[in-house]
Amino acid sequence: MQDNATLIDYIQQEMKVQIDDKIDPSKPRVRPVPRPGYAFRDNDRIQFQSRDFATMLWNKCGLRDRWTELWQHPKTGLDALYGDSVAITDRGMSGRHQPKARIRRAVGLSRNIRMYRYQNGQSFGAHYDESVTDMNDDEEGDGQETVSEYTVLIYLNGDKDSDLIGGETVFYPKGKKTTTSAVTGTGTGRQAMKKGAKGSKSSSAGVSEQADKDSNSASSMFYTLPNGGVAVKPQQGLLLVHKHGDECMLHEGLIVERGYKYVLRTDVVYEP
Ligand SMILES: O=C(O)CCC(=O)C(=O)O
Ligand SMILES: [Fe+2]
Repeated sequence: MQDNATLIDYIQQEMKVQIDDKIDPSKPRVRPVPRPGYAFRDNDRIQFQSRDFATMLWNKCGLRDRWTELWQHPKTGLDALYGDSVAITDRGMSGRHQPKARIRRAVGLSRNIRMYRYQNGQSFGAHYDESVTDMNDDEEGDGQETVSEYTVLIYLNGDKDSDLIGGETVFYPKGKKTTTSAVTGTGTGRQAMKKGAKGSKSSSAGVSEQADKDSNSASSMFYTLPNGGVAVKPQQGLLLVHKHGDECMLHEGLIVERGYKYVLRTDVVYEP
């Protein structure tokens, strides 16, 4: 992220403090009952609507300036990964007429700001993020409709600045089974403990952690799981963007094994 230190500092002040104030981490927690059809999640969270905050974040986190470049890069661009679906829609398709390609504009970040805190044992089960339509119908709003297209996660801490272990965000290629796992241990000998349906039986599966020790290299930010999942390790200031809606990859937030994991969640929104 651009302005990394200042922005992270600001978010920590404004939000980390808020969640810690509102939901005392030392209080005994009630484990929520899993709801059929919904991903299990037991992380603490706060949520608020703020257009000002969303605009500030869009301007300062580096996404606004890099967005076009991000989706147009021929190899790593989001267009290359997701085809034309991101920027071009086929509105107007009817009968035998050819669809008319139309470039859609990313408007900014969603005003729906969420802040998560996970602690020991907490996780966010495998799920897909939905696309949400919003109307800027509040007082300062221009009445414009927006559609969310990408999830944005900003990690506020990691294992280098706190005692966090676990809490990786894992993405699964189509058709791969999720791990629904606890990741334990440290260093290169990490093991993924695969839990049985009721968490009773467990068998271990190796995790191929990438050997690169450079803390800023991409390979130290993620590793692959034997089942094909790609695990992104929380790291302070790391911003993760992924497509959601119809093209969302199945993903989950693994169990936090030690310490706390703080994440800010918003979305990149487009004109309809
Ligand atoms: O906390 C994470 O690692 C994942 C969060 C997530 O998937 C979501 O907010 O939809
Ligand atoms: Fe998600």
